[in-house]
Amino acid sequence: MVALGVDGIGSPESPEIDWDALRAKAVEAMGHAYAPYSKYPVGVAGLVDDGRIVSGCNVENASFGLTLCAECGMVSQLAATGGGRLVAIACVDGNGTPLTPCGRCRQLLYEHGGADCLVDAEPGPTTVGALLPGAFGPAHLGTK
Ligand SMILES: O=c1ccn([C@H]2C[C@H](O)[C@@H](CO)O2)c(=O)[nH]1
Repeated sequence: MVALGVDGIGSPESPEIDWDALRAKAVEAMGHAYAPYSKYPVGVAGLVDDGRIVSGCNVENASFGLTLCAECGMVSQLAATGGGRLVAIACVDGNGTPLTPCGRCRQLLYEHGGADCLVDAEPGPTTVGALLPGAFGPAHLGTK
């Protein structure tokens, strides 16, 4: 189905995404969530344009406003492991059901994947651009 990338999910040469495999990585990350307050674990996995996979889980805090969404952890891993652009992401809730990212995280995804970044959703994938129309972003600041 897909030319295999680093984690067997996709590759820069193959825009076709193995959503089941990407979702499985998100579920794996969700299993590490620290969500004692909301009891709403979230996991996310992203395919990077060089074929590697980055992931994250939500990490809550007794000071609720300091909670880190799963996407924050994923984007941190993206930067810490060499950067690159997110091509596709799958985010899941505690049941493994696709979750469309919160507003703040849509902005994070726009920064690191752009409007064309694919987002797992029901009944089928959507894009960051569809989830965050008219986005404010790096271009407004003249930043690459
Ligand atoms: O896109 C989202 C939306 C929510 N959460 C987390 C934050 C909090 O820990 C819990 C409930 O909002 O879900 C994420 O990680 N990502």
